[in-house]
Amino acid sequence: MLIEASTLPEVLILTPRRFGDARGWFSETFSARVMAGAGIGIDWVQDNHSFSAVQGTLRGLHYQSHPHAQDKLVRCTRGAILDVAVDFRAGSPRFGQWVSQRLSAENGQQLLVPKGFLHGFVTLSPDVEVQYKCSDFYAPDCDGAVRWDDPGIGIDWGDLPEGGPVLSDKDKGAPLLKDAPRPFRYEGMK
Ligand SMILES: Cc1cn([C@H]2C[C@H](O)[C@@H](COP(=O)(O)OP(=O)(O)O[C@H]3O[C@H](C)C(=O)[C@H](O)[C@H]3O)O2)c(=O)[nH]c1=O
Repeated sequence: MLIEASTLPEVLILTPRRFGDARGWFSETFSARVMAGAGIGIDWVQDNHSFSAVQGTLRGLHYQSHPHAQDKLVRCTRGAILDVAVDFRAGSPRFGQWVSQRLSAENGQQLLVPKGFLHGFVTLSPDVEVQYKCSDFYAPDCDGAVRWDDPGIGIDWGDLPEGGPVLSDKDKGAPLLKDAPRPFRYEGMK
């Protein structure tokens, strides 16, 4: 497993090793031993799996606030996505800055999105499946969102459908970053 920091140092890019042979390949996609060895002391308690039929489906930008804030370990197991994390910690020197990473069934890469960061993705193919681990349980009362197309963040989502991405009503009505609550504070580099 190769573990690298992204341009947002707390957001990590993980690339599991694939053992190829005449049949195909094998890969350990998660190992608590590898995570502990890398100093990543997160207890994962919930696995999520979403399916998005249409290319250009955008889910995000989401977070869960305390006491149910979630770290997420995201991978794409069918098709491809552009996965995005945004620093949402008040007082962070990188507040509002974003990073994107192409995750696909083909590249097998994963993105670790810590608590305090907004998470979202747009699908780059039809029939996309995304699977991700969370470090706390779903808590709808703590669920929050920020506008995916907030010019104050300026995420480059790549080529979107002419009529705009496929969005949930929740995401259509999300606030701009400047109007959103500040549930997280920067506590220095982890
Ligand atoms: C997130 C979640 C949802 N649900 C139920 C609630 C709704 O009835 C249905 C769809 O939920 P939602 O529209 O919030 O799903 P997404 O738009 O994919 O939201 C997720 O997408 C972004 C990318 C994230 O990072 C979060 O994990 C999460 O916010 O699943 C559950 O039962 N458990 C859960 O953990």
